Amino acid sequence: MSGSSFGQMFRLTTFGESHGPAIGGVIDGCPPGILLSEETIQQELDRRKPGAGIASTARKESDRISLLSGVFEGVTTGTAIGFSIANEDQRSRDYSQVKDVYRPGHADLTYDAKYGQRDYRGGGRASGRETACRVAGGAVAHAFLAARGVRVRAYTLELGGIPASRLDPEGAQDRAFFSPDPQAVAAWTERIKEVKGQGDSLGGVVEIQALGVPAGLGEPVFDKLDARLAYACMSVGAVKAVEIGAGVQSARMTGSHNNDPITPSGFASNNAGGILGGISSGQPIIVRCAVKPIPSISQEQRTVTRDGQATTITIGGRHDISAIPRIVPVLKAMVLLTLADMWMLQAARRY
Ligand SMILES: Cc1cc2nc3c(=O)[nH]c(=O)nc-3n(C[C@H](O)[C@H](O)[C@H](O)COP(=O)(O)O)c2cc1C
Ligand SMILES: C=C(O[C@@H]1CC(C(=O)O)=C[C@@H](OP(=O)(O)O)[C@H]1O)C(=O)O
Repeated sequence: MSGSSFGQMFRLTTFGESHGPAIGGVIDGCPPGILLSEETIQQELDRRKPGAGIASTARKESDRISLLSGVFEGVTTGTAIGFSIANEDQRSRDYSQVKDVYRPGHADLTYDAKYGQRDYRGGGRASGRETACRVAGGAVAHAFLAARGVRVRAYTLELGGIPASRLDPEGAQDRAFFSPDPQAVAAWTERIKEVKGQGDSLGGVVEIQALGVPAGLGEPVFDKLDARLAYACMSVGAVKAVEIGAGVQSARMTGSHNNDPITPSGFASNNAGGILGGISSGQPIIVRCAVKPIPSISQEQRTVTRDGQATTITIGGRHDISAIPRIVPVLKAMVLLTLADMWMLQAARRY
């Protein structure tokens, strides 16, 4: 897979930098006859777009999608689906501060190490802005999967170490942090305000559930479904860990507690997170992602210049205080894209 593409059979390729004229992508492999409109994709994009909410960057982008190809009279044609999203509020100004000095925690140093140059306007190609394209791709995957009975939902489990105590994934569509727990949302909001005042940032944990996935998706060895989901979610900036089912906690369980008993009417628990031997079991698929705090903070930090001289940096510009909640629809999209891809692989096998 190239650095700009995701998937083998149902594939998303993205392009664009945060301060270029536009970002966009191409979705290959979507079958014909799927109901799809700009409006349905836009609904998901609106859940991610910047500019609203206490944790969000002040950069205002409408993230309006233009479908360029692959859809005719409201249905997919089976040909490449091309789309673009204009960048409208770059406010590119003097970026000399980050042109020659590396931001701790961001990709400046490593892009220079790899390419010997970088687009230093904002986050460039490494900007979370690119994730709008993933959300668009995920909305197309959703249209394909929904017609096959698959439903994916995603929500915030934790922010800045504060957990959501009441969990009702069904009700997790609340715009603020995508959580059904008003007490947690209030505590998160307070914590965000506090940390913002300190010029600092926060991370959190997002959970994604896929319901209605039939048993049998996933390849037996390298392209295991859990491996592919981890790959997909970890490819999103700021994601530092991915768990399936009981995840890290399973290392602390005995086998008798970790195994999900099998009964004639189904599994009695779901520590496996819906995947056994890399193949979906028919149970809900449970994925959790740990998201690090936003690296661009306004506190003074130690760093080096491009030529290795010690210096300090106090980062300006417009940044999120936390990638949560905007990352929630992005991770949902990555799970949808993975499932659509694995579905197509399975369909191609026709055992
Ligand atoms: C939706 C989203 C929004 C983000 N917003 C910012 C931001 O405003 N400022 C920032 O420095 N990093 C932000 N990030 C995180 C950086 O993009 C990320 O940390 C960087 O690309 C380095 O990648 P890594 O953290 O995976 O190593 C955001 C990430 C996502 C997914
Ligand atoms: C613009 C978006 O978020 C951006 C993500 C981001 C980063 O470094 O990840 C840095 C900021 O923008 P810039 O690239 O201008 O510095 C955020 O505003 C967006 O999500 O649409």
